[in-house]
Amino acid sequence: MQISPYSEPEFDPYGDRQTEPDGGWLAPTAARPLGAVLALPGSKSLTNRELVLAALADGPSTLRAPLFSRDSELMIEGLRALGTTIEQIPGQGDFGGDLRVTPADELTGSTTIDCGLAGTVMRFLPPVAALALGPTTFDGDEYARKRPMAGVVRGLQALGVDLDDDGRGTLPFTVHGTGRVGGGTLEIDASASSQFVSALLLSAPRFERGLDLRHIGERVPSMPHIEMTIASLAARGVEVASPEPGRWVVEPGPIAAVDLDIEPDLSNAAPFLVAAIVAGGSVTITGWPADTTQVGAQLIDLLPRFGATVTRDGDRLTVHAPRRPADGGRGIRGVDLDLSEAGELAPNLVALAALADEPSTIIGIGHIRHHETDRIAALATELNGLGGRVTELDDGLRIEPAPLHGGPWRAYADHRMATSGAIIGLGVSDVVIDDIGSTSKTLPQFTELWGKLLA
Ligand SMILES: O=C(O)C1=C[C@@H](OP(=O)(O)O)[C@@H](O)[C@H](O)C1
Ligand SMILES: C=C(OP(=O)(O)O)C(=O)O
Repeated sequence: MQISPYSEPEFDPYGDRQTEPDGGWLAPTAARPLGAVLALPGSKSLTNRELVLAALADGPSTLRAPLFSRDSELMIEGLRALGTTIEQIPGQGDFGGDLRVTPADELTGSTTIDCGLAGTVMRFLPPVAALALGPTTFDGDEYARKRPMAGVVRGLQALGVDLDDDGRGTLPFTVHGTGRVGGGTLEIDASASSQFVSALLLSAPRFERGLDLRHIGERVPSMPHIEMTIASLAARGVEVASPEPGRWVVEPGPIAAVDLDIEPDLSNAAPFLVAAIVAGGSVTITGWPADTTQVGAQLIDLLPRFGATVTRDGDRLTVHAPRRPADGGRGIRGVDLDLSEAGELAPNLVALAALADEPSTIIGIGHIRHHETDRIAALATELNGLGGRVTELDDGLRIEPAPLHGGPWRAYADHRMATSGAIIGLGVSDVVIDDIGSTSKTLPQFTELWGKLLA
């Protein structure tokens, strides 16, 4: 069955990143203040957690309004390869319907899994493969082989799982699943990615002795994503105790089958909400959840720091920006931010800061050097290429005001680099993004929605 709800012939959700045949995508500039109302597809982080939990559950689950994108399709294909039945079924909403997930009687390996560039797939599925019978080989895009995996690879090995990584600790590797994982106590260093902790917690109820997991090392980034994992497990009847910071305990037991709604992706709301600040006017996102663990909810407090006003009316969240000042500035304020919890939002906020009238310093994001690309280096390089005055720090960026000009913007196969280029292009004419197709990682409808934003 064809899962993909989109059918542009040039787009292959399983293929390599698309380079536009004409040499790039000319980012549209905003000719007037915005007044857009937009609905967005489901959250990547919630969809890929719920797919894993549904596959490990004690019966079939329906995920309503999930995300259909490259990352979620890779997760679907990976779980199918391990024996899970996943069907796309009609549902409410505009973005591809629902998913019905029926767990396998017994998970089976003897397969290969393509992780693409998806952190959630490369981290969340190896523990599931350890619960399957037979070998599962994991690999992904070229850059995926550079992304840190040690917390999962060494963690599973320490739990007694036969994982053959040729000593590298990165993709590719093979998990020789035996159908069971003993579990018990485990120490890992999760300072490179919170996904190491989430990965082990998601499968932990199925380990024979559960898991008593302790983080040793520097600060764990992206803590809200661990809270999301804990909340997703709780909704399926699994309690995660945290007797002290950096320690999580899961008892063995069933993961309940449940039908649930996937919230819209609030991190993917960022470029659209930021657009209101660049262009002036207002942008409203519908379906904003009243209560959420998504880190995108922090935009409500972050965007006013740049000078915007954020209002909520039921499930509609609106960002309003003032008119541009008469002094020729953009009316965007500089910020000093520690984004260690919200590194996922950093590229779009750095793009906004590059259009501000005042300097900004954004720190706490050393770990985003290990995201889809080295985002700190990529942001500094691309902004400076357009006339910016951006300095790399070990764990962040310093951004001085500078007049930007048009030119090429490389996305480095990174969806958030691509959307950051689009943000710059709203305010600066002739910005050309080499690979806008990389947005298919989490938002295949990006260019269509960007068009609606400006209509
Ligand atoms: O668990 C998740 O869904 C995610 C966790 C975070 O990863 P890091 O902890 O590696 O930053 C985040 O940046 C990523 O986009 C999604
Ligand atoms: C870091 C990100 O993705 P991943 O899930 O691949 O880590 C991201 O979406 O910003």
